[in-house]
Amino acid sequence: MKFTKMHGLGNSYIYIDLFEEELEEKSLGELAVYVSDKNRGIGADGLILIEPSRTEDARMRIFNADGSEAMTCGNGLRCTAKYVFEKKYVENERFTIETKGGTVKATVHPDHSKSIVDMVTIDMGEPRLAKKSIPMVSGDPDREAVREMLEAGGTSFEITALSMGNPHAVLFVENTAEAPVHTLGPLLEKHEVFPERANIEFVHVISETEMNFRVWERGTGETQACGTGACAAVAAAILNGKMQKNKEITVHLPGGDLFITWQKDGHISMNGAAETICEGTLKNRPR
Ligand SMILES: N[C@@H](CCC[C@H](N)C(=O)O)C(=O)O
Repeated sequence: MKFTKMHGLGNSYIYIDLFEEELEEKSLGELAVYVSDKNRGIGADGLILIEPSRTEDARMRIFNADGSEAMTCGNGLRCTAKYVFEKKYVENERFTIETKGGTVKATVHPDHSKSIVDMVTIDMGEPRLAKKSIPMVSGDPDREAVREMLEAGGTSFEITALSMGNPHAVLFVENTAEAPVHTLGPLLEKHEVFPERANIEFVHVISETEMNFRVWERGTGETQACGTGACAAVAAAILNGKMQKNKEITVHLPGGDLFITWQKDGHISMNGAAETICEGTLKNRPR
């Protein structure tokens, strides 16, 4: 089975092209665990399947390194867009990608002399703010989860939670380098208020247009970058009155920068890099 390893700002996945390959549904979780293992597999943050879609130009499915299936992935969407454009599965520079978390619009910015895409913009749609759509189980399910107190490890923390198609909880901190990503991250990921677990973001707002960011990803742990997490962090900063809509925010992630705008039309746009690392053939795999 052929694979391509790609990354968006160091958030790497093994991509399998189901326009060409076939896979059995029952072994997908195991395959994700296997390819993500750097000692016995390839080494990555998870597995992404690029497939034909019945209604859109392409479809993406994402599995975390622990084998759990997620609804969407921002860095994965930029890499998927680069892949389907370079493979000529789409003809135009603007096209749609279906995910379990909703359909998004992709715009690739190719270097016309080489037909290679380095930067991709994704219209990620509207953030979903009601607790029931995250899902978060505490208080009124129709209300937003802005400045909610959560207890973990004997201490209380203020979080803002929302969905970008997948669940996120954002904490504002003074210094991301010293944030308790590896201790508080797993506690909040599995907190009882998040029945489907959550991705946990630690964010320091530097100015009206810049923030530092670290993430503890559901099902994978700390990663170099999280596209949906960066969108959630910008939305949370705006909901907390720390930043403004319709201004491009530079999010400094450990793996590089993303450029995020919560637009007037309510949609969040994400612009950033997508890169191919290598292509190969998988010899052994779980059946
Ligand atoms: N790295 C991703 C998000 C991947 C899925 C996430 N861990 C989840 O379980 O929801 C991104 O770039 O958005």
